Amino acid sequence: MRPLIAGNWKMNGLTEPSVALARAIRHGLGDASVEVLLCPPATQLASVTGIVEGSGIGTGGQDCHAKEQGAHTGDISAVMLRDAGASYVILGHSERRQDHGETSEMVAAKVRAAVKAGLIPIVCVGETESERASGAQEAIVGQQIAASLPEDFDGVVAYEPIWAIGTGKVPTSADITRMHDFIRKELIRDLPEGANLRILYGGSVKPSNAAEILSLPEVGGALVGGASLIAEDFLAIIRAV
Ligand SMILES: O=C(CO)COP(=O)(O)O
Repeated sequence: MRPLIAGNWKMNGLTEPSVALARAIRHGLGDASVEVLLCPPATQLASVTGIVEGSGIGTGGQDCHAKEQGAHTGDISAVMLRDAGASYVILGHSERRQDHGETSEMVAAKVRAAVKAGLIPIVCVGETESERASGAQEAIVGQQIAASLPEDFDGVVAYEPIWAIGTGKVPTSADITRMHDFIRKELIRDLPEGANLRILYGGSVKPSNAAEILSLPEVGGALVGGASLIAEDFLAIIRAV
């Protein structure tokens, strides 16, 4: 299975810079041996999808509602993301768990909705700095996996230690390997050929550290925040694979 390099643009991207960024990534990519995914804000999803169409680059949403439609002002369903051209959706990002009180049970309902809509979920898990300091990281991530993922989960898990997001701090390669091993063991299943299961690392991935992180055999790709907003940096991370 090819590594997946996904850019999470978060709440960044008016029309002009989004179009420019998507075009620059498309034109700079060349023959990538990796799968590349752009997750712009929902307002830019259809236009970014149009720009990358035919290039092999995919697009994804950053969240979805658990229901398909209805009286949920301001929310966006998985079906709507699919309709706008997405093939993936990021779910349970720590910024949603923390800022919007999303529980793992809510994430699990969104995962089911995403799969039903034909999207591949990228489910984020990760510990806080104090949880790591107390050695509780595996217990925390284990709980998040058990409660956020259905038994037959066939999607992508992104390990994003919260203390590494946007801080420039990165776990050691040994710590990333240990956690990815742990996640894989928690997820071991008889998945069919062509299954989507991959474990990404996310948190301060930059051109300067991408080669080291992405060379770890347990790491199936990266979920990139800040560096995905700069075309040269994102392309450098892709080339580092
Ligand atoms: O949260 C992240 C991706 O989802 C990581 O963000 P940064 O790459 O900016 O640390």
